[in-house]
Amino acid sequence: MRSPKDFFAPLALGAPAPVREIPVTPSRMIHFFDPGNEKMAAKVPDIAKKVDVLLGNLEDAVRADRKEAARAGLVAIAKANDFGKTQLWTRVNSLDSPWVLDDLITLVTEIGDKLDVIMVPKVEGAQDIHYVDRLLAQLEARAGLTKPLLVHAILETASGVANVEEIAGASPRMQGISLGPADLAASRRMKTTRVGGGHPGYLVRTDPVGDDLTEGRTTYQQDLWHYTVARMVDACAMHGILPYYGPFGDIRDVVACEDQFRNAFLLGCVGAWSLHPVQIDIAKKVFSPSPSDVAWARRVIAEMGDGTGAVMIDGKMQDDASVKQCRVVAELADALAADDPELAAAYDAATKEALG
Ligand SMILES: CC(C)(COP(=O)(O)OP(=O)(O)OC[C@H]1O[C@@H](n2cnc3c(N)ncnc32)[C@H](O)[C@@H]1OP(=O)(O)O)[C@@H](O)C(=O)NCCC(=O)NCCSC(=O)C[C@](C)(O)C(=O)O
Ligand SMILES: [Mg+2]
Repeated sequence: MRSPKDFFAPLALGAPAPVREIPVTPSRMIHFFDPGNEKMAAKVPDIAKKVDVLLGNLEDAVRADRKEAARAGLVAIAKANDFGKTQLWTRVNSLDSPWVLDDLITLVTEIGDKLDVIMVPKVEGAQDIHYVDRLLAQLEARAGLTKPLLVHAILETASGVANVEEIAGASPRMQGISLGPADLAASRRMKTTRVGGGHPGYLVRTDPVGDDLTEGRTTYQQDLWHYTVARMVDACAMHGILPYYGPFGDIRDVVACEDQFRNAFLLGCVGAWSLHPVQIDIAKKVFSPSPSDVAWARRVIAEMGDGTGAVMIDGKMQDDASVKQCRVVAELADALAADDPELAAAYDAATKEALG
C-alpha cells in the first residue's frame, strides 16, 4: 500500500496531479454505444444532447473481430465532435484480454483530452486499479495531458465484491463503481440467466393459515441485487466516489427497468446504464428526484432554521438527522436544475405550493 502521504502524488514524471475530489456532475444515465456500429454511431450526436454520459463500449457486446473497428470508431467520434457538457467515457477491454493494452495506449494518446472516465471491467481487487493507475500516468505524461483521467470499476466478480472497499479506495482516480449483474451472476454461479433485474423464483412466502400448505399463501419477489448494491453504495460513500446500478437487459420491459433503477436510486446510486435509447428517459426520470420530494426537502430545510433541534411538520418529527437527508435530495435537485430549466421550473412550482 502506498503511504497516505504519497497518495496524491502523480505516478509518473510529468503526469497531471491527481484530483482531490471527484467532480460531481450529473451522470443519471451512462449511455452505451458500440463505436464500430455505424448505425449506432450515427445516432450519437443527437443522443449526446439528451444524456449525461456517453460511453463508447469496447468490451463485451462488441464482437472479437470488431474490436479494432470499435476502438478506431471511438477515436474518430471523439475527434469529430464536441459534446459540450455531456461527458465522454469509454469501457476498455478486460485486463486479461489481448486488446486492453492497445485500447489504453490508443485512447489516451489520441483522445485523452476528450475522455473523462475510463471504465475498467471485471476488477478483482486493488491490484487491478494500481496497474491501470500507473499505466495511465505514464501515458498521460507522454501525451502531455493536463487533466487526469478518472477510473470507474465494474463490480462483476465474486472477488471484486469481496474486495469492494479496497477497490473504491485504491486510487485518487477512482470516480465510481457500477454493478455488472451478468458477469457477477456467472462468477458467483448464481442460477439466473437474466442481465440484471429480479427473478420470480427468488421470493419469500407468508406462513400457512391452516393445514393446507398451498392455500392463501402470498409470495413476494425479492431483489437479487440488494446485498451487492448496498455493499457497493457503502464502499463508494466511504471513499467519496459514486455508485451506479449497471445494465437492465430486458429492453422491452420498461416497467421492471424503472423499478430496478428506482431501487438503486433509493439505496444511494446516482445513475444507471442505458443500453438502448428507450432506457434514457427512464433513467432521467428515476435519478432526478420528484418535484414533490424536492418540495418537501426544501420545506424541511426552511422550517429547521439552523438545522438543530426537533420540530413537527405535518405530523412528522424532523431533527438534525432528517434535515441532512433532506439536504441530500435538495442538493441533488439544485445540481440537476442548474442545467435543466424544465426541471428547475417543476421543482420551483412544487416548492411554492408546499411553502404556501
Ligand atoms: C440491445 C441491442 C442489441 C438492441 O439493438 P437493436 O438494433 O435490435 O434494437 P432496435 O430497437 O431495433 O434499435 C432501434 C435503433 O436504435 C439504434 N440503437 C440501438 N441501441 C442503441 C444504442 N445503445 N445507442 C445508439 N443507438 C442505438 C439501432 O441501431 C437502431 O437504429 P436504426 O433505427 O437506424 O436501425 C442494442 O441496443 C445494443 O447493442 N445496445 C448496447 C448493448 C451493450 O452495450 N451491452 C454491453 C453493456 S451490458 C454488459 O456488458 C453486462 C455487464 C455489465 O458487463 C455485466 O453485467 O457483466
Ligand atoms: Mg460484464
